Amino acid sequence: MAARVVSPTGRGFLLLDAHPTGCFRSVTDMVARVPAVPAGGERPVALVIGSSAGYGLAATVAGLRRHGIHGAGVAFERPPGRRTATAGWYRTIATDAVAAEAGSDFTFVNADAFADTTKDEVLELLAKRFGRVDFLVYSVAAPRRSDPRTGETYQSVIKPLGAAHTTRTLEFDGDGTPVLREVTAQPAGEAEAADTVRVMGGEDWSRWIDALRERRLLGDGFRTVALSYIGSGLTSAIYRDGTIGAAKLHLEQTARELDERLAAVGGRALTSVNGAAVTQASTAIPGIALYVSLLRAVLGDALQSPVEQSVRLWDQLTGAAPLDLDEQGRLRLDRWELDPAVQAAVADRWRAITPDTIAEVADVDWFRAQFRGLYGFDVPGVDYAQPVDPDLEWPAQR
Ligand SMILES: NC(=O)c1ccc[n+]([C@@H]2O[C@H](COP(=O)([O-])OP(=O)(O)OC[C@H]3O[C@@H](n4cnc5c(N)ncnc54)[C@H](O)[C@@H]3O)[C@@H](O)[C@H]2O)c1
Repeated sequence: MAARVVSPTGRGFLLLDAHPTGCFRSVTDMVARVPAVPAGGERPVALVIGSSAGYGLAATVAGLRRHGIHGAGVAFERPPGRRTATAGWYRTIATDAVAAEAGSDFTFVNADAFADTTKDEVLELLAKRFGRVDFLVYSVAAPRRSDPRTGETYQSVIKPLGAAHTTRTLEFDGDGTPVLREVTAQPAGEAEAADTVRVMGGEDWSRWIDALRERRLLGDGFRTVALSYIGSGLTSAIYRDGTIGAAKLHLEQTARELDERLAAVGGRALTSVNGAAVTQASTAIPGIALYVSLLRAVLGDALQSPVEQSVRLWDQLTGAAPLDLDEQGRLRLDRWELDPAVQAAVADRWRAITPDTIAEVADVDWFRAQFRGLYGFDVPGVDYAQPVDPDLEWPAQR
């Protein structure tokens, strides 16, 4: 494919193409927010599942830059074809450059994390290179999962449980004007709820840990975290008390089971409850765009980005800082979001907002730039009039 001008087209929060230069730039911008590597020490070996976007990308970048991690990242991205590649493809190319600069032996694998063949491939690679794994960060957000052992495919849905739920939500018109709408989500059926737990619950995370143990790859003091979210009462009907919330409860139950099993190697398994962030996964949730825009209006720069939270995550995982656990044993990186004063201010705005005041009461410009930034658009410093070659290769194994 020849170089061409790449523009944002698509519907709602889904764009069809990604801008390579913008995606590269968004990764370099993240690097700039990670305090430099503390000197010395043996480099930890880490496996990040979901390394190309959102919290998994942030954990990979923070781990590389701050702790010089060796290891591997797994993501599932579409290569360039008639359309550009997905944004995560280009961000992975940029993250590979971050690894090279950090002197890290870090490989990126583009494959379905749910497949046993992927587990074989990735763990063989880690066994050959390092003979152990010290950390596993599980940060997958997927619309479906095929279970290789049964051949069944499960779809995840974002729905309330028990009763329909109507929420206000933020959308953008074709010309970028913010619009306040109401949407009603019907409750999930039992099968839909159970399938969502199959996709977003802890089963696959647990299989990765089993696969590591079977291959004797669990390093002494091995630690694993799977990402979770609690969020506000304003979104609980659709999130925490809905189908995804049920999957998160399963993830937390899985963490407790894994934690017991890992005690034999002095290991730990935890969920890490992170704050709200604009990601491809979160923009699919009704009401979240409005909620996050209000949260940003209340907090400004005190809204902690995924990479800032990931720096704190690594400091706690490596023992550089004490674990900040709640009474249910969950690692909490979201206290800034759930601070009662912050939540009260967001709730006031949520109640007061009208179609006429949306642009003043919520930080809609920030939100729009964030969501377009997920595809490499609206990234400051990028000249979008310049043609760019989207036909780039996935990083080769070093
Ligand atoms: N976004 C938020 O507000 C938020 C807040 C707290 C916790 N979390 C949690 O963080 C985790 C990641 O969510 P996100 O918002 O960063 O998502 P995201 O959409 O930004 O990223 C998802 C990642 O998963 C990878 N992936 C998807 N399907 C895959 C598959 N089959 N095999 C391998 N990789 C696959 C993608 O390539 C990508 O790297 C989820 O558990 C989510 O619940 C998100």
